[in-house]
Amino acid sequence: MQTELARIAGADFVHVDVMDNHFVPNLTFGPQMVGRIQETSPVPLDVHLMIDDPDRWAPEYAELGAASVTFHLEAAASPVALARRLRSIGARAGVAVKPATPVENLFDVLNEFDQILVMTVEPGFGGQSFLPETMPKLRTLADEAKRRGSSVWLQVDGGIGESTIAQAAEAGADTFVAGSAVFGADDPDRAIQTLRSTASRHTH
Ligand SMILES: O=C(CO)[C@@H](O)[C@H](O)COP(=O)(O)O
Repeated sequence: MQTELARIAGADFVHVDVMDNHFVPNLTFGPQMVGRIQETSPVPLDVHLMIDDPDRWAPEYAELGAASVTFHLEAAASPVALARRLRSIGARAGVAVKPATPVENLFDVLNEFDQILVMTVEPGFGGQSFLPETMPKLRTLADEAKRRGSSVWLQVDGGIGESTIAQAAEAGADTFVAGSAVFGADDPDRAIQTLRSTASRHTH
């Protein structure tokens, strides 16, 4: 684990995917493992919960010291109350939406969140192809955030690499999660730098 973390020491965050085999058809790990990563990682953790009942579990990840904890809008019973709880513990509060989930319901509560994750693949597995049909939704969200003077971060996750990061940045994303494009590279830190500079050239 330390070796893998050392390979991405230049990243802004380590994105940690928690999957429960209920909300998504895949299983990773839970709070105990995330606690170990938290103790070991020199880079702050950005925890993405792909789990049912985040209202019950998300605060535990914030208590572990994760910099941000993102839960799915589709899974949460009380998204605003949960975001407030995460913030009260000291984590950035994130909410994620699957590719087919509309974002309009978030417009009036944008300031309750520190980041909104627009999934650019169906959650569950790394290595899938980027879904360009999610870009109009991202653009709408970015326009609305700008109109309201919101400083919420707009994150994309899934199939992000050299050939897709520009369109996500152009549509308004400012935070990018890359798995295969980084860990599949010979030099992950260099891949991070290249992705970062491509994104910044297309950010407006
Ligand atoms: O959460 C997910 C998928 O569920 C993502 O974080 C992917 O794991 C990112 O991997 P690539 O699509 O970049 O390979």
